[in-house]
Amino acid sequence: MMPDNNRKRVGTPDSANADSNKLTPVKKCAPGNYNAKGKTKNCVSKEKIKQSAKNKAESSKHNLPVEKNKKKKLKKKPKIKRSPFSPPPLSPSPNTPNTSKAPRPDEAEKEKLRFDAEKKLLSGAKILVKNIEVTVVKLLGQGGFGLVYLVQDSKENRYAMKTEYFCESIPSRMKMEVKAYDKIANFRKAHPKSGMRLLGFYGSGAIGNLKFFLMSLVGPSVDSLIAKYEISFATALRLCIEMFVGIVDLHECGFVHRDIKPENYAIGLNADRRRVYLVDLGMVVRVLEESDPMPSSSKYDFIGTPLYAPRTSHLGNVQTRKDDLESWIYSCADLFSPNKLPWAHECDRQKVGDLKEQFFKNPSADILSQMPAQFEDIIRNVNMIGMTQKPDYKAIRDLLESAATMDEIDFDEPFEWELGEQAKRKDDSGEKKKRKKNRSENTQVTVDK
Ligand SMILES: Nc1ncnc2c1ncn2[C@@H]1O[C@H](COP(=O)(O)OP(=O)(O)OP(=O)(O)O)[C@@H](O)[C@H]1O
Repeated sequence: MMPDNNRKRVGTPDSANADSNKLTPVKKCAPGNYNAKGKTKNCVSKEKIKQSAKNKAESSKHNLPVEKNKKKKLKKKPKIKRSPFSPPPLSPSPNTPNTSKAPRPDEAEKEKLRFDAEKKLLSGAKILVKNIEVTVVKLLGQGGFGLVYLVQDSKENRYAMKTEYFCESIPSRMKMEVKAYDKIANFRKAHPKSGMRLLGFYGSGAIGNLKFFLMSLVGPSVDSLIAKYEISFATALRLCIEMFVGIVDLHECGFVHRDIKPENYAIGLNADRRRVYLVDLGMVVRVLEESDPMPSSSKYDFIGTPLYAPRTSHLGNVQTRKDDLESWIYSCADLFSPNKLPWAHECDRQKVGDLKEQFFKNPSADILSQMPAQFEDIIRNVNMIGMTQKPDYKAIRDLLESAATMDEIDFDEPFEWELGEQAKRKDDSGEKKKRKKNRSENTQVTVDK
């Protein structure tokens, strides 16, 4: 049976589970940790939230009063570490007592924010990001660490705005993501090539403990599309090529993704609808160059999504460029023959690692027979890359191009999802359900040493 946690990615290290092969659920900073007045509440784990909801349900079922949170007296005011994105504290001048009723700039910004009962931004809320004032249109989705909204500026240009609530006890994932997008934006300026498969970045900011950044809006993820549509061999190959380009672009900008999987690729919109973008840069780390000292091991016992994570992650070592390519190979195999990776039903991380080792020594004929023949060389090529060695991207690109030529791939042909209903999977195929289940389980795992 497919284990519940095999495809789960848990974003927060859990040292209690460091010695265990069992994967741990995410402890996240709930949206409710922020209130419109900018006060921080305690961070609550997902389980606690669930437990409290369960208690409430139980109480109401039995007509019991719900026990309210008792206010605890704080002996000492806890020190709140300021978010790197928060504006500097406004210090009133010692000579002029602050008698003015006018709100401070960040207070004024807070007042423009409107939240629902769950402290999600309401449509119509206005936020100034760098020099663009955007209005929230709707919630697009929720990741393990924050919410993503559809927003638009005064000219109706649309963007995606990712938000995260600053929480003292949980390391910010947005910090590195913003750093990466900033570098990507600079790289794009310096090398104005139109074809980058990475999202545009339009600035970041913070109001109180709500942090946010603006990025290009994209369409559905590759994973959700292949759940809905029966894709052809040609589409699978085109997706593999697009996905590869995104990795090369990210490496060129100096980052390793560490969570390459079909769920982290999304289709572009309108003129970009035949492009696939690499998204969710929340786990990126700096590329290790050959000249860098060899790190001994990662601070994590495991990091990534078990189904697609590289062997390096199973060994608790630092991930490098080679590892993104390894995860890409697993993702490609999953596109050509969905749910057929030999470890898809294995829940022991050690065994998954062993099966991946086996796959590289002797790739399963079942899987290879569904892929372009060139993948045999690609797998060999990726396996030979040294830990800090720069991959030979050109060799892999040439192999992919040769596969495309052999199969007479037409890159201008519409994808199945552009054809609408006729290309949709039949519900009775079971595939839609299977992938939907996989998707819900398909999140990352981080286990502390
Ligand atoms: N640039 C974007 N354009 C359109 N929708 C987006 C964009 N970025 C994210 N989304 C939507 O928001 C959802 C949450 O995205 P996010 O990157 O926070 O998390 P995730 O990848 O789903 O989860 P996690 O970060 O835990 O891996 C996505 O599943 C997607 O539906």
